[in-house]
Amino acid sequence: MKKGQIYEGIVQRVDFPNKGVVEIEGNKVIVKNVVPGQKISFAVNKKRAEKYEGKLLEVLEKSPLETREKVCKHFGNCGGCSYQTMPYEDQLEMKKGQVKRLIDSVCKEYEFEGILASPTEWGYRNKMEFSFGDEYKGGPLALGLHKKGSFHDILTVDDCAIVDKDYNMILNCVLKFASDHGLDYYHKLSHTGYLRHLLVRKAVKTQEILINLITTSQLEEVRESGENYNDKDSIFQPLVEQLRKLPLQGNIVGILHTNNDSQADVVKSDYMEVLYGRDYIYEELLGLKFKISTFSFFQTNSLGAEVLYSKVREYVGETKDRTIFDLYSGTGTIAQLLAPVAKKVTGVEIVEEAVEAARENASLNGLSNCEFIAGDVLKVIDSLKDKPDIIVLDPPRDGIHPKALDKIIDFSVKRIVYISCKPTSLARDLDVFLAKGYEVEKVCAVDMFPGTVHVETVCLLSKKA
Ligand SMILES: C[S@@+](CC[C@H](N)C(=O)[O-])C[C@H]1O[C@@H](n2cnc3c(N)ncnc32)[C@H](O)[C@@H]1O
Repeated sequence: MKKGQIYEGIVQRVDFPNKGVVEIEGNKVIVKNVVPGQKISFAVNKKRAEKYEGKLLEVLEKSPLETREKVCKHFGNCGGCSYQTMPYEDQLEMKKGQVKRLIDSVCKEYEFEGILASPTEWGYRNKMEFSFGDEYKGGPLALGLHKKGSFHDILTVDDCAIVDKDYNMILNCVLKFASDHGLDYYHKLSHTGYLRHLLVRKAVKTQEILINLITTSQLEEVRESGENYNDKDSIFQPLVEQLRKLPLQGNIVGILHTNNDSQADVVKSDYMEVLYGRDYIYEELLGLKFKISTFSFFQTNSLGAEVLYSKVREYVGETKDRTIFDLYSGTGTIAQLLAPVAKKVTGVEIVEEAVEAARENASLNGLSNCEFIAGDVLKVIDSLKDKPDIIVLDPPRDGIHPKALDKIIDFSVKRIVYISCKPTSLARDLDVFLAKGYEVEKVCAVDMFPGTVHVETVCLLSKKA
């Protein structure tokens, strides 16, 4: 096979997260963003050793698995969902196979428990980060998600099916307001412009909504109409009024404005002001209450999180009189679900705001046997006085830092429960655990993100006797 050559073939399977495998003349070619069973044409664009990669040119025939119509008008253009045309059962089968193949690649003997479904397939997200931009160079202001495969172009996703209708209404209101006032978006290359992101959180159980508009401080520079925007209140108060008048199902409890002048394309805060109400919402999971601030990590599918955490609780097993470490603890959800039945739980989390929320949550839930420490697991772990009996790990996508992994293994605890949102990172870390005397007892996938390529995995490790 040569670079640049065009081929046709059937996608045999899709490996995590989106790697379609097509076999041509005995060679395997990886083509991204396809559905298993589709007949596609692609151009070979990379060849490394005997590994080929192809760029999708056209879907020639849809897959026998694509038995239903797309649900939202953005599907196909939006980078969010990939599998709306596949029934949910088939999506689950595919993700189950993806996780199993990855774990099988590092571990031969373990019990694979399959995949647990999200309780709701649509409208399941409790948080969205929308970006401002234009739909095409020089086009009108857009607010939404990046177009599939595009770094710059933004699609206004006002019909998104994985959030409920309140998000779509809020998005339209903010976009209209920004367009009416001639506000420009922040241009990533020239670092000029005003509007960056709109962050919306809505708790499923309490129906509380928090809205956060993230801008640079370059308001005057981007002023296009004749109005005087020197006083920020003069533009934000009408927006607050308009948002509060929306006929939403949920209840807006806070509207915030955040300044972010950093050059990185991330949602973060240099300075934040509360325009209305408060700067947090409450959500309830498995009978406990959690305060969630604007930037803290919280599982984005609340009902799915209950499924995930129930599996974690099952894998953690007997906790009576046990000391537990919850490393990468976010707002302390797992620690607090385990604390009522354990001797003590210590959570470690790098985002200070999340740690403060975790402490508040613990007292809100009447738990006095959990402590939360702010800092990098890699460093904090050296100063922990307690000796853990059980460790729960829920690291970010890239998995655990190799040096932190060694320190975790040095505790030599009998049981470790590892939760991962990226099974490729999990497989890499499991390899280290296996080499250092642990065995994988059980693995269970949990689908927290229907329609998308993502999947969560829970793994129970035990120390060999
Ligand atoms: C996947 S989240 C898990 C959060 C929590 N267990 C939950 O279910 O809500 C990973 C968390 O790890 C935190 N984190 C990332 N790197 C870290 C580090 N080096 N040390 C401590 N926490 C870290 C992130 O801020 C995030 O809250």
